[in-house]
Amino acid sequence: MSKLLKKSVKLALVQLAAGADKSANLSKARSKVLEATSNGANIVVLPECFNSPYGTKYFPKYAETLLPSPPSKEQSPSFHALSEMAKESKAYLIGGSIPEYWEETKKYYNTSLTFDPNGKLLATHRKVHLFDIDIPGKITFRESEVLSPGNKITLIDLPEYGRIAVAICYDIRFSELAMIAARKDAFLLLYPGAFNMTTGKLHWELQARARAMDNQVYVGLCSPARDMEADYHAWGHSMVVDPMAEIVAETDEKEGIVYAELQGEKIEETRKGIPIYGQRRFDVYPDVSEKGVKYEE
Ligand SMILES: O=C(O)CCC(=O)C(=O)O
Repeated sequence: MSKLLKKSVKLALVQLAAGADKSANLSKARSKVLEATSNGANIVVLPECFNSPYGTKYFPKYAETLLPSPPSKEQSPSFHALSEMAKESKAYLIGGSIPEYWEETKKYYNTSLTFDPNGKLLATHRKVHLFDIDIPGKITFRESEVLSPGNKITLIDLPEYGRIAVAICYDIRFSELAMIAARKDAFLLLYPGAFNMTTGKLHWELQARARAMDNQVYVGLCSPARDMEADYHAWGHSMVVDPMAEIVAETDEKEGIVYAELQGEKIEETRKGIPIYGQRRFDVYPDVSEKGVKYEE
């Protein structure tokens, strides 16, 4: 038996397109989550900004209040919809992300909520690295014009299975975060994310496979479906990569659900074959997972 992943688990990544109507987005998410669990999924993931269109101008309009927790239904319809979905489907639910407004600081965040199969909130991750890029003639995006960053790494214990880590989209580019999560014994790194037509093509698969290869863990990336009528054209291609960095399941740019069965033996076998875990040279460089890390267990 693997000490990281106690028993095999079926992961589902729900790739859906979010439109302008929040309640329609929530009810589409509900029917897809139920479809995933009727096909045996134990952990279900939704995409980044699954309840709203993606774009800085939309964040304030769609933002919901999550603190103090639990919020009322008026403060956060998405919180309650996700909690119900988890309960109804009896699965762990990583609720992609939603725009959050925190009254105390008057700040906006890009926030992911994870619920257990009883509908209880297990963890909250606010995107730590904001998506600020400028590739002339291709894409300019500045989340920091509206959003503030979160300040911690999010590790979540699922009692029957083991530990997972959740981060959001641009967070994947910061390999320290993935490495720390893996060294704190996560078996799976999950990234709801909305890459675009420029960086998606070049870096989406590469990032997923690199994080899996470096850390010898499973990686799941869950994108919105591509909508060419929307302001932002998501890359799609939600995928699951195994600890050997092989893509085990992937979809195209359209709506769909990606499934994969994750096995602890695959992690053990990979680490036995390529034993980098015991070969690190912390006498030459520091162990980044040891010093001053803010994470949640
Ligand atoms: O890193 C990228 O290229 C895309 C990131 C992104 O779309 C996001 O953080 O929402």
